[in-house]
Amino acid sequence: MLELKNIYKTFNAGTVNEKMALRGLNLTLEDGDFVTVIGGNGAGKSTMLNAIAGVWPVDQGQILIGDADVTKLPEYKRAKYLGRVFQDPMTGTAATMEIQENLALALRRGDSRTLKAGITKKEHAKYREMLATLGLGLEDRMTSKVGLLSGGQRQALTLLMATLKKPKLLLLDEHTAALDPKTAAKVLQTTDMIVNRDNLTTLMITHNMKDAIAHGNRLIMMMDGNIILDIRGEEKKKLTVADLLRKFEEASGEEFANDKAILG
Ligand SMILES: Nc1ncnc2c1ncn2[C@@H]1O[C@H](COP(=O)(O)OP(=O)(O)OP(=O)(O)O)[C@@H](O)[C@H]1O
Repeated sequence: MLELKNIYKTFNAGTVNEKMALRGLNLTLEDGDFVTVIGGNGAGKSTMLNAIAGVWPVDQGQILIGDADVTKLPEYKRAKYLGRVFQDPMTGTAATMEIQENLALALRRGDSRTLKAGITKKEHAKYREMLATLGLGLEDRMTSKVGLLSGGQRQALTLLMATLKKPKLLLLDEHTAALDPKTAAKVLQTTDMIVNRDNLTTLMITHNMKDAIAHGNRLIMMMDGNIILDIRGEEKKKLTVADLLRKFEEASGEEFANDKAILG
C-alpha cells in the first residue's frame, strides 16, 4: 500500500544549520495496517509524513502509494490519495463556515461543483448520518459555525472530513496532543472506529506510549531519521510500556533517563 524506499532528506544543506532528518528510511505498509509512530524530538516522525505528503521533494529514494510512484508528484497531486490531520484543531476546518458547509467542501474536493450549488436535502441527510457516528451531537448543530466548537469536537470533525473520501492513506500527526486527556481518549476512540470501519491504512504519530501500544496493529519507533523498532502481530498485542523501554535500549544502545528520551 505504501512503500518508502531508501529515503533521504537533509534540511539547510551546506549551512551551519544542516540537518539530515531522514537517513535511508525504508517502510512498507500493508493494506489496512494501522501503525503508531513514536520517537523523541527531532527523530524524523513529522518529516516522514511530510515526505509522504510531498510537502517538499525528497533528496533520494522512492515513494509508492498503491501502484502509483508519487516521488516526483507535487503535494496537491498527492492529496487525492491522502487524508491528514494535524495537532492544531484550528488547521483542518474553516472556522467561519458552518459544520455542514465544511462537510460539503470536504466531499466536493476535486469536484467541479462549488458550494454555490447549495446543499441538497439528500446531502443534508447524509451529513446528519455521518456526524451522528461521532457521538458528539453535532448532527443537531449542522448550521453552527465551526469556530464555536470545542477543540475535541473540531478535531473529530476534521477526522471525519479527512476520511470522507476513504483515502488510501491516513496521516495523523499527533492529532490528539493539544486536547485534554479525556477528550483525547474520545477522539482516539473515534479514530479507531473510522479506521476499522473503512479499513484505512494509517500512520499515527503520538507522544503517548500507552496510546501507541493500545492502538493499531503495528508500532514503529524512530530515531535519527530511521526506524529502529517495528513491532507487529501478537508481539504488538502483548506489548507493555516496560517492554518498549527495554526494546528501545536494545535497539538504540542508549540508556534512557525516562520516557522523555523516547517520547520527547
Ligand atoms: N522544514 C524544515 N526546515 C529545517 N529543519 C527541519 C524542517 N523540518 C524538520 N526539520 C528538522 O529535522 C529534524 C526532524 O524533525 P521532525 O519534525 O521530523 O521530528 P519529529 O520526530 O516529528 O519531532 P517532534 O516530536 O519534536 O515533532 C529536526 O531536527 C528538525 O528541526
